Amino acid sequence: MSQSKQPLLKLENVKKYYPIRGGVLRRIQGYVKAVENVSLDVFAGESIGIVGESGCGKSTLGRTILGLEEATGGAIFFRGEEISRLPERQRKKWKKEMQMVFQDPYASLNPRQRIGHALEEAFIIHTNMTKAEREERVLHLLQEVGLRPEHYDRYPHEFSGGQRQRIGIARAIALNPSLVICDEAVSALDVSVQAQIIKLLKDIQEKHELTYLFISHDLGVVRHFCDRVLVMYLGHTVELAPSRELYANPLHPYTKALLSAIPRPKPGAKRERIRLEGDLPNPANPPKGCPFHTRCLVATERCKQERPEWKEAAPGHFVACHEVK
Ligand SMILES: Nc1ncnc2c1ncn2[C@@H]1O[C@H](COP(=O)(O)OP(=O)(O)OP(=O)(O)O)[C@@H](O)[C@H]1O
Repeated sequence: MSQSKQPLLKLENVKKYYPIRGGVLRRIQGYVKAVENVSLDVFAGESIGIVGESGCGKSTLGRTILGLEEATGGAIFFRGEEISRLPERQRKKWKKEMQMVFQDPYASLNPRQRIGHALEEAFIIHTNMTKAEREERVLHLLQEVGLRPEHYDRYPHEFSGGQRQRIGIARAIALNPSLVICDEAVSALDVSVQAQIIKLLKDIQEKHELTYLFISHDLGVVRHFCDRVLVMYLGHTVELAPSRELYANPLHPYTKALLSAIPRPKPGAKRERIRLEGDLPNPANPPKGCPFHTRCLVATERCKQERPEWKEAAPGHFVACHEVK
């Protein structure tokens, strides 16, 4: 992974606001600022973890990258071409390149459709393959994700949670994408099944030279899976660093609090738990200054007034905090 090359995906000050409507006329009364000025370069072959509490904008960011939501501001580039303002017809060529694995693949499967047929759909829509060719590809996909040929004729309810996630992964990789966004893809699974799915994602990444954005609220999982980690708070990016560096030397008070909550692998190992007081502020009415200042233990007067800039505190380690010098 060389970072001197052009990024596969580039986000430049990406914003996503959802209008809040009210009154009889359903007029816009404000906006939920779900994603606020996110900038990020994603390089081919890397896995970037996107972490933060529920509601911080992780899923919205993923959906905006995929074009499932229209960005309110900023720009998204894929292989150097701006895709955030393309008309639907021109976006189509990029759609195959970017796929998503969801937390609950069952929700997107038709309960009355055999899995083989569900997996064939992508080939029917996007290729001119014959029925026999499609079946062969699906059988190959099933094998790639650790399922068996006899699973072709089974229905979604006949699979376990882990197997369904294998189907979700098969669907995502069917058209040979280059970027896969995993949105809480292993969060609903038992720990042992999680480990199997993570191993599968890694094997597939190596084989298909995939790039992952791995959205998760579980920093323990992200640590072992991702090369770099982006921490989000209230729609903002607050820290970005190589995983090892972030876990060994977190700089932002919010990252420190998140990491302090991960259970320690060794029972004797000590780490003081930093409790985050108060609730996540309302993203429709975010605090002035640093978005984290209302819950930050080291906030100063300046933090209440001035938004901290995004700075490189150490090579490859970025943070937005006035208190990090
Ligand atoms: N379609 C929508 N309309 C209005 N507000 C939305 C919509 N989707 C998300 N939001 C709001 O945007 C903010 C960010 O939500 P998002 O789901 O992206 O967060 P998240 O970090 O992925 O959380 P979770 O892990 O719970 O999904 C939240 O305040 C949420 O309520």
